[in-house]
Amino acid sequence: MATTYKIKIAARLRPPIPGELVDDGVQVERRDDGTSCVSVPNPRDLTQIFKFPITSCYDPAATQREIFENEVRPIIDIVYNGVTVTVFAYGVTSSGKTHTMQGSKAEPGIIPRAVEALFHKQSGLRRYRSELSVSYMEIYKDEVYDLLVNRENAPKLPVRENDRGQVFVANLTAIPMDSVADFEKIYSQASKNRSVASTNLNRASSRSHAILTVTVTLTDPAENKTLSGKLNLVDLAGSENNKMTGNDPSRMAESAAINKSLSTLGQVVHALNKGHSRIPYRNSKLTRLLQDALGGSSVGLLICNLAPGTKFRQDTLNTLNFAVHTKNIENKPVVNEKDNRPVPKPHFAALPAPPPKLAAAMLPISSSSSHGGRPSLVSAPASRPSSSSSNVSSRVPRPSVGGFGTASRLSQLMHPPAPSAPKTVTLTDKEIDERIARAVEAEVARRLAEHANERAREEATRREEEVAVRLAEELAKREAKRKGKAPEQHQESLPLNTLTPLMHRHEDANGDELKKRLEELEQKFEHSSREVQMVDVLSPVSRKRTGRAYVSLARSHSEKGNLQLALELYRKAETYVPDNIKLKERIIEVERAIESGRPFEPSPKRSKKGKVHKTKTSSHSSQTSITSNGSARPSLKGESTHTSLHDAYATVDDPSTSSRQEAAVSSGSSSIPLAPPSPPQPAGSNSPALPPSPARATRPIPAAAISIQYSRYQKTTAGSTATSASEVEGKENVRLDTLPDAEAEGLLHVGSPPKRQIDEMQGDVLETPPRHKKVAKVAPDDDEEGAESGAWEQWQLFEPGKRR
Ligand SMILES: Nc1ncnc2c1ncn2[C@@H]1O[C@H](COP(=O)(O)OP(=O)(O)OP(=O)(O)O)[C@@H](O)[C@H]1O
Repeated sequence: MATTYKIKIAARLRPPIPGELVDDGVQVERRDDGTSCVSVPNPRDLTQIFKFPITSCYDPAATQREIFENEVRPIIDIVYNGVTVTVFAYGVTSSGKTHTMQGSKAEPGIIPRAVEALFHKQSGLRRYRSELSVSYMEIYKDEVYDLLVNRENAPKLPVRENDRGQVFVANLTAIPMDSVADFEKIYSQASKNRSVASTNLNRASSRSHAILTVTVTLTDPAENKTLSGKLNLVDLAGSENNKMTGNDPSRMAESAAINKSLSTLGQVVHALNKGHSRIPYRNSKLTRLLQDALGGSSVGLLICNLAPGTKFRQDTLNTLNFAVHTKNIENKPVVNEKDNRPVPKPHFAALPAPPPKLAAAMLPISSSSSHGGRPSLVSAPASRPSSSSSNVSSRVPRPSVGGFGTASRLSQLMHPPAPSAPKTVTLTDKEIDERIARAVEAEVARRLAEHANERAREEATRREEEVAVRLAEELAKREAKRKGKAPEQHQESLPLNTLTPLMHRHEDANGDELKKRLEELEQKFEHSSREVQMVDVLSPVSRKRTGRAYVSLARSHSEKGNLQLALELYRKAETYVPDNIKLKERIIEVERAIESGRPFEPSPKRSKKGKVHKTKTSSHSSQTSITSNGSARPSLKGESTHTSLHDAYATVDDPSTSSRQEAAVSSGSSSIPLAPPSPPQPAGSNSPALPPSPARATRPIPAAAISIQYSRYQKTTAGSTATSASEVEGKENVRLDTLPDAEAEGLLHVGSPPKRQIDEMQGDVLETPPRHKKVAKVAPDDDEEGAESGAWEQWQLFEPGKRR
């Protein structure tokens, strides 16, 4: 936290000047406790006395020396610590401001005494090389003029602000001084350039605000650092009452400008006292240039000059009110230090080096680089941008001013101050904020970089996973393709997403490594317990189809008499449908046949209690089909009417003959082919019964087989296995996409019933999206046929837009 420094207030009551009415309207009171105050009668009630307690009050007897020694000299040392000090005199016209600041030869004021003190201080310096320079300007009618140049040649100087917020007067002359004598010559001539006019109240009334700046530049050769302190000595123009001053029109304009600037000064003080966020510094050149002294980074001293007498009573009250408000203003003085050593540009995130020793040893108050705090009152040569620390080198020579012995040393500053690379001694709030901001920036940059790397890693991982997914999908497609073409050559690939967890464990692998790894795993997968693993990854439907394919293959080999191979194929089929009891019986039968060396004759199927339904048989030669709802219907002409028991089983066992699609009833010698049991029709449905497939109704099937078929059909339609009757019935005509996934798993989309029927007869199960809706897929039952057919499919004609 930077140390704050309140503006010091002093009040000086001048003695009556010749011809002035003497009264006791304004009094300075000194108390025994050392405090003092200024008492002023209330102009509206003279019995009422206003008392303004001010620490430093000087009565008319106070001397110039006394005021300087008490108020100014103590802060001269601060200037040598690289701090800006501003002393300004404020008061009504003819109150003695100029007398206090400038004085006379007999009674030199603060300015000459201060400069003399500065030189005196300089002479005592041993360690540092020091330089003093002076600049002098006036603000006349709100324009800035250089008082160190010929008045006729003096242009209006612009007030500017550099990138560090420092206000300066461009092109203001700064003249180096080697001695008090140099200053006296410069100052005496410059004072002649100041606008002065005679008024009723003051023979030599200042018509402008004058600001004299002495810049002290200290260079430490050992450290190669520069301190730049300034002493701003401001003689303000006095507020004027035009009635009292008797100003003519030209003076009136001056007076208006003076009063306006002083009014702005009062507004600035008021805003500072109220803590306003916006201080109207820019409303006048005066306040803009005093910005550093009012709430800025300089040490301030305000000397309130008071004129005695009743006629100045109101002005005195105004001045004292201004003083009371100003004394509450807090400045935050900073040390203006410049490190001249060439240093590598630090990383923006790096914090500045520790405070240098130079000013820290000299100044107890807080300090700052030239970056911090308010800018100096006027442009300071020492703070000018330069590769050199010398003020002289930064100046541009100006034409000599007539009458000055130091004319050859006149120069003009042509360039505004620019950033240097100062080092701080201690930290101001602003510097702390800046450092925090830099640290935050660095941290944000670090985190952004970290996040970017993380995103890159995530993106790489995501791409690898996509590759893995695509590979897995491709493998799954190939697997499905192989299955569809040649079940006996079934080569299982890794199913989709099987390797995804592996990919997470190999996030660092690149695409090629990933692919290679996948292929290795695929090979490994294919060559070790392939079927067992496939069972784990295939869906129930796929398992049944695969099992059915093996059964079909086994069947063909058993018919050829190759029982050993048939047995192996049946066992493979069992892998996929391990719960199929019929298949287990078939395996036992084949094993026994192999062991006995007898030809294989499959045992007839058993009817299951409660599942065998009496099939309707025709006692005559007419052919009857069992419809999906169990009713008989006439069979189609041309269907086969004879088959053996073995053939009947063959029809049942062999998926190629699609036992789902037909069953034949044979009774005695007569064999009545049956149409395949049609899927059950929903109650009230007008859907036609499925026509039998002529191609499939070529094999006669014994009655026992019919019973089995029909019982399976009944079981399917009754939902006696995995899907309950109520579930199946309750889901009729329910849109698939409205069902939960688990339930949807048991439903298949099918084509329109007739085409579906025909396609199934041809052994081609449709997987295409339906125009009509769903079929309840029933889980495999204990029948061997469940492995073949994947169970009966129950279809329902779904009319779009018609929902239950
Ligand atoms: N302390 C003092 N002792 C003796 N004479 C003084 C003192 N103060 C002021 N005076 C005299 O009073 C007159 C007016 O003083 P001065 O010019 O300094 O007033 P000012 O405030 O600067 O007026 P303005 O604002 O018009 O310039 C001068 O003649 C000055 O010599």
